[in-house]
Amino acid sequence: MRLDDALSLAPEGPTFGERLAGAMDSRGRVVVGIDPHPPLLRAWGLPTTAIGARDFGLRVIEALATRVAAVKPQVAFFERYGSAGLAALEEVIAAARAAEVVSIVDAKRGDIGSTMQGYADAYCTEGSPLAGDAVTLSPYLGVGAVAPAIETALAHGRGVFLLCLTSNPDGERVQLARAQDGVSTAADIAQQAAAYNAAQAGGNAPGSVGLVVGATIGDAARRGGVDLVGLNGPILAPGVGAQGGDVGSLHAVVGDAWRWTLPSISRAVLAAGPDAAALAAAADAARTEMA
Ligand SMILES: O=C(O)c1cc(=O)[nH]c(=O)n1[C@@H]1O[C@H](COP(=O)(O)O)[C@@H](O)[C@H]1O
Repeated sequence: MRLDDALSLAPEGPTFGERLAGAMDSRGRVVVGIDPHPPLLRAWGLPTTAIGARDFGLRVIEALATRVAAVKPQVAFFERYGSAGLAALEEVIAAARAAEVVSIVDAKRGDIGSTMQGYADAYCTEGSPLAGDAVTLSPYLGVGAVAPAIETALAHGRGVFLLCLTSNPDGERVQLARAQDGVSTAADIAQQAAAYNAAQAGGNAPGSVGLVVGATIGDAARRGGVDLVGLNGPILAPGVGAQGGDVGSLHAVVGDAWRWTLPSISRAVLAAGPDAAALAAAADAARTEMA
């Protein structure tokens, strides 16, 4: 599919970027991950099964749907239970939709283009039970390889987040490597994301092609020549809390691109559960800190 075709197929109504901007306005910028790690399931008194993962996700959504910009179910912690786990993930995605909270399905998919369409059909297509509002993609086979998923997402009023500068310390060896033209891989990913957003965005909302930029990476964006302001898209920033990032480190990472930055927190909020009031208090504290 060509980009023009994808944009012309997009449904009436707000784009993903516009929906996200609306959610940030009313509910703050914090994203809470739905990561049913086995130790967390045990701490919540839930079985380490697909049912436990489902109930964990449903409780997070019930407690936090009105208090966060988005929830981010981590596919890995559902996939580990096989087909029952995927069915549980589908229920969690459906519950997020019913609760009218934006969902970012953290699948980190990436493959050659022809195979990528299969992932696009699963994660970016209206009517697919695995499709949330957006999906995380790995463009480290090349941004062109994941283009089918980006274009399918745009054609279905959805968004994507491309891994750019990840929160793990060894990411930058790959991500800041420079090609013969001197441009770092991360900068090239950001430029290509910005080009999609320039074709789509309008008004006072970001485009629907976001980047993942860890809250732990210090000045890597500057060193890699990554233009986060020019992206004009949302920046999903994991690494806050359990990985050591905080509001100060995140500001240092994104600088003037703070406007559309979404700190993403999993364990540091989830550890407050299972009590719904305690979970809500932890999310509210994060929202206040990040305001
Ligand atoms: O795409 C992501 O969300 C992601 C990218 C990245 O660079 N680092 C990162 O930690 N994540 C995800 O963000 C979540 C972080 O969880 P906590 O460290 O518990 O807050 C996990 O689901 C990770 O898979």
